[in-house]
Amino acid sequence: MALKQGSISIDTENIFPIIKKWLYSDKDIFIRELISNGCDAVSKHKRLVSLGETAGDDKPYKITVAVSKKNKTLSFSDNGIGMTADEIDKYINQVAFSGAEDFFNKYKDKMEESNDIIGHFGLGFYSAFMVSSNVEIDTLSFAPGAKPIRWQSADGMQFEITEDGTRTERGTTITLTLAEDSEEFLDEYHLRSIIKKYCSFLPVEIYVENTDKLEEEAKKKAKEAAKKAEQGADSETSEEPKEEIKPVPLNDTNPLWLKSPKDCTDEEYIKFYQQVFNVFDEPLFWIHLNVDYPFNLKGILYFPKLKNEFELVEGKVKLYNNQVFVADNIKEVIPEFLLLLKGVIDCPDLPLNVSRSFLQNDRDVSKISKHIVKKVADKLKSLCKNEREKYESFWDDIQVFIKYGCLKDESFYDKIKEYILYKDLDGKYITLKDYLEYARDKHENKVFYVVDKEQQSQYIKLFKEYDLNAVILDCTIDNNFITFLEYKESGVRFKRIDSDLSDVLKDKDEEKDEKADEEIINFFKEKIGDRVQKYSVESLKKEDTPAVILISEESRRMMEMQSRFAGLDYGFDLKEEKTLVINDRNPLVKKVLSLKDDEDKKEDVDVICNQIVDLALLANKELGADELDSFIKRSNELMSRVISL
Ligand SMILES: Nc1ncnc2c1ncn2[C@@H]1O[C@H](COP(=O)(O)OP(=O)(O)OP(=O)(O)O)[C@@H](O)[C@H]1O
Repeated sequence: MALKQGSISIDTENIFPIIKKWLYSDKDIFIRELISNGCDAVSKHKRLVSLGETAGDDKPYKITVAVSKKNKTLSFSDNGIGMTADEIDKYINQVAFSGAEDFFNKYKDKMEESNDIIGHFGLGFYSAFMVSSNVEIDTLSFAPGAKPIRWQSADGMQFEITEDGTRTERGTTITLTLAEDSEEFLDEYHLRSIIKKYCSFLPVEIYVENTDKLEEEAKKKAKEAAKKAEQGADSETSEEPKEEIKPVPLNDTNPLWLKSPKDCTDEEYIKFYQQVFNVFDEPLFWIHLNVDYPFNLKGILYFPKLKNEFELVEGKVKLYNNQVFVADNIKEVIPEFLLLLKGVIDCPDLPLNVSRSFLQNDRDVSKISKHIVKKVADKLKSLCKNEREKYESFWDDIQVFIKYGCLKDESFYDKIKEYILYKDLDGKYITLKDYLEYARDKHENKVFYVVDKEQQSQYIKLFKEYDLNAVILDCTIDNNFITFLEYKESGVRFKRIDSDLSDVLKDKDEEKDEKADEEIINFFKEKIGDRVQKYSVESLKKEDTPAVILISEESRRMMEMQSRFAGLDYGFDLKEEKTLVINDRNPLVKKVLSLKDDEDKKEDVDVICNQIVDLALLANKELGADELDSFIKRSNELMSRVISL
């Protein structure tokens, strides 16, 4: 006989189409909801036992998800607290349904932007109706003398409670008969993968059973037993009894992030990383977050080893709420640049059943996010200070992440600027402060940098001859990072190694004969025309280099910007401003200068001057197509002349 019949109070004509639509992309969350309810029921029972309010037993707590394709059912059983008829009335008929009503009221205007809701908590038990044509609850409360109760509803609107439940042991079984459009959940493999996605770290062991297979096996066994019985007792002893395979839970009930960092070994951290992210590589290092106050936050952030700069995009930070998976990469909680890392964050305090825009404006959420940034900065600082060698060995892998972080969050830069390393020409790692200290007397506040060691090798050589140093900034992100540093570190200017070197190359002790220099410049100008925009004469230490090309930092940056944002129009024609630095110590330069009035040698002098410029340009980068053409022609001509062809 029915104890109670009734219908729920929500305006059901509206609620179903709307909730269904919202769930369309995320239908599988009902599994998470029903398993977490089982988990909660177990926790409640555990608590009552620990308070001495009820007696415990030695049966392990567990949740079993049973699937039957034959019956089109999915059932979720737990041995938690169970429910009495009154409790079902209160918690299911009123709470769960009113939960759905609340949910509906909260989100009815937002259903169009369904992705705007994260977490999806709050729909709970009711979500079962999104995939079912019938839902049954079989439950037996832990309370002494409780009767097994059965609750049933086909549509989430009309329900019936009766006292003909089938449970003989404490706990609850929720059985869903799946609707036609949701039969994909009857696939055991699919079911397991969803449970793994959401429930891999729930605190109660979860098992999956295939009822059809179990029934078949039981039938087989029964048949075999009957056969054996027929054959008599003799044959029974001849066969070894088969060892039962112990079922294994799908989840890890005690994830590493919940342990105290001091109890975790490196091996455990690495194993956890490999298991959670399904990878074989080892992370560079990790940060174990463990905060109790002013909010609760636990987690592990891993710095993965990069194979290339662009792989960064693949980072993944999984967000959990009390060990239940919520979503990947929620940038409202975890600062965007940290999403390049891999990791897990468990934050039970987060109001996850709210919209993203709410999260963005929530002060607690921004506190959490700031705290994570601080922890990351602290870790980098401690590594740099206490394990410098290790830190340097990671640097090439983590620098892009750190620089990206600085660009995204200035406060992060302020925290870690002293721990940003720069590789110098000798491959030594130094800080910007170290470099500026060294540069003080030679080229104050100017930081020379190399973007391509191969291509700029001539300049590197030149630098070394002059006992100068530069830093290697060869990542794609360095372009933006340099501009950022110039903005943050006022007065500091970055100059590429092939740019305005004239100042630093000048021999300060040497008197300059300006008139002589002007003569040399005019001579070259006449020979090579407008192939370069500026000229200067220096006495380079190394005699055998006739000339060097320098490119103005500003004009080069403008050109780069234009090519990056193709179509950017400055309203005038951009050209790299090149300076030809002529070495007046070079014998060839001296020779051509001495022949400047010799009419017979005029042609040779022309050829050599242009050859000098080409070689200087070649040492900087490739020649343009026409320039290369004339260079080859001229070189051939020179060879013919040398052997007087
Ligand atoms: N397996 C279960 N065992 C015992 N009680 C249960 C079980 N499932 C649900 N309940 C009861 O029904 C109530 C309503 O469940 P429902 O999932 O709708 O909401 P909730 O779990 O309270 O919150 P949430 O919306 O975050 O899931 C629960 O609070 C609990 O008291």
